[in-house]
Amino acid sequence: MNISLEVKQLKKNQTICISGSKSETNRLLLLQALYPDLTIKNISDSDDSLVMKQCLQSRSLVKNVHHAGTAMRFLTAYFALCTHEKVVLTGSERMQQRPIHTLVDALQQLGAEVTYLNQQGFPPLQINGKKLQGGKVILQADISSQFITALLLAGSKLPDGLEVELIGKVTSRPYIEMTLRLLNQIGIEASFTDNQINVFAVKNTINSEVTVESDWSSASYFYSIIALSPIGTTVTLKHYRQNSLQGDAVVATIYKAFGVNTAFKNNLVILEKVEEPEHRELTLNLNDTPDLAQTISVTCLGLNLSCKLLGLHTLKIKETDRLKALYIELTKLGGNVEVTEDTLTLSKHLGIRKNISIDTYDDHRMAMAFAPLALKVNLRINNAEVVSKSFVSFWENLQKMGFDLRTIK
Ligand SMILES: O=C(O)C1=C[C@@H](OP(=O)(O)O)[C@@H](O)[C@H](O)C1
Ligand SMILES: C=C(OP(=O)(O)O)C(=O)O
Repeated sequence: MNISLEVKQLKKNQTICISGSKSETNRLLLLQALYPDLTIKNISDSDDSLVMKQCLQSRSLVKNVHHAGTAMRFLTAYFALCTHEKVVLTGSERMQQRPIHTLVDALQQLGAEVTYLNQQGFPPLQINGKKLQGGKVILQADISSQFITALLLAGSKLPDGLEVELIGKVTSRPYIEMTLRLLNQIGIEASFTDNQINVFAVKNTINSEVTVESDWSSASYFYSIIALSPIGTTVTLKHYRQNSLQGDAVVATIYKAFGVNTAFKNNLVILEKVEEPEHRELTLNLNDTPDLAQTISVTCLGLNLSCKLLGLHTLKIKETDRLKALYIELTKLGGNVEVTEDTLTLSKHLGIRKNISIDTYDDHRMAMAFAPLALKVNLRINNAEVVSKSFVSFWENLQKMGFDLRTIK
């Protein structure tokens, strides 16, 4: 479905309800498979969470996670370490290009039986589950934090627990911290000091109830909308906490530079455009929060602000090569963009081009990050349905804000 987007009259004080965090949900679904007395509330309705649930519940010998990176990585460790099942774990064409050898090597260090069915180092995988003892693993921490989370979630079920030694600069660290905090919340002991993480074997029954906070990565698109709106525009987002487990909650601090103020009231977060941003180059390191890179670069284009985004080396192994995709689409719109292996630089432009068709490359965040730009120019988004990977009601919510959406050929 290709759509055109236009905003004639923005609704200035809407309330939006965003579904539960997909990162929290997918961790908790895996923990629930290990500890069935765990109750989860405000679960994400995203495709990635749905597929996670289906793969855990189905008796099929071939499990297909489609585009869900978390499901691919978390389930690899789960089937390898916590079951006696023999399964084939596969995913979309893109998933088969996203590396997984770091996690497979770590599992093999523990004695797991995981082999590659196609290209070495990539899904699909043949996993012959074995109940193992646990112990110590060493792995590279600068490729994807999901490998580490996968080991920590499954590690809690091993009789000897798990010690993980991290090599290199840790990427997406807040996602590891989220995992540890969730383990702690449900009564599993774990610690993280320097480059060593320990998860201790569970001795008691786990019988907790956890309420998932709404998704902060999804909230980032409303930050962008408010940043691109006139002073005085507000939006209220439901089911958020000031003390979040999600690293992307830092969007509230980052968007102060774009004139967006954030207020917390009970479980609501209220965003308000309070001033126009100062015109100075913004430098941000997004090594901890890679999923914000697309949102922030489009906001900067919309406000005609220069920015230098650092720490982006993991973007090329996400749903698409996001650095390449951003370069192509921002340039199409008239942006002055430069990208390297791990940075994106945007300089001031002479105007944003109208009626450009944005390609989304099977990447939900390409569609959602570019959509707010319709506040500045009419634009088109190709394959707009990709958003359901993480945010099923995204377009509905944009319509609620006053965005005029039309399906085009
Ligand atoms: O653990 C998680 O839930 C996630 C970790 C991050 O991935 P990397 O660790 O691969 O950067 C993030 O980009 C992804 O959307 C979700
Ligand atoms: C990178 C993402 O997801 P995953 O790696 O889980 O596919 C994302 O949601 O932006």
